[in-house]
Amino acid sequence: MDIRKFFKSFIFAFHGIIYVIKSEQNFRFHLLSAVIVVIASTATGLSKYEWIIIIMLICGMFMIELVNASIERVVDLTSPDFHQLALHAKDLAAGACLVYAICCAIVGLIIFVPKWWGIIF
Ligand SMILES: Nc1ncnc2c1ncn2[C@@H]1O[C@H](COP(=O)(O)OP(=O)(O)OP(=O)(O)O)[C@@H](O)[C@H]1O
Repeated sequence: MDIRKFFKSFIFAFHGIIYVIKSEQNFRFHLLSAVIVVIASTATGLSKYEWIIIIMLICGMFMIELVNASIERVVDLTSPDFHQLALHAKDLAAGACLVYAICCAIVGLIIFVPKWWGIIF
């Protein structure tokens, strides 16, 4: 096994994460949302399994935004001019992000609302 190559792949992945933070406003929004969710989760007091779900949702959102940004770059590279397939490729990737964001919101409501309901009433 080539150890140097193995560690280099981590550095490339790290560069990708730094690049998406710098270039994508949506990613920065999700980063801020994640900080707010972690603070709210700590204040609310979640069980170990609820924390696992929250962490997986947050990381899943980051993952899908990274893939979306990657698809956007490939589409821009291969189709700088208008093309119907380029439009579909970008809209599909954006649709995937939206589906996952809706899923996160629903699961978040299922976890938090009963707890906050109990605190308020
Ligand atoms: N080359 C293209 N051909 C056809 N339609 C395109 C093309 N590039 C972008 N579009 C359309 O414009 C929309 C917005 O594209 P854009 O590249 O600005 O993506 P975005 O989701 O706004 O990305 P960003 O996160 O970088 O702002 C796409 O979802 C797609 O419908």
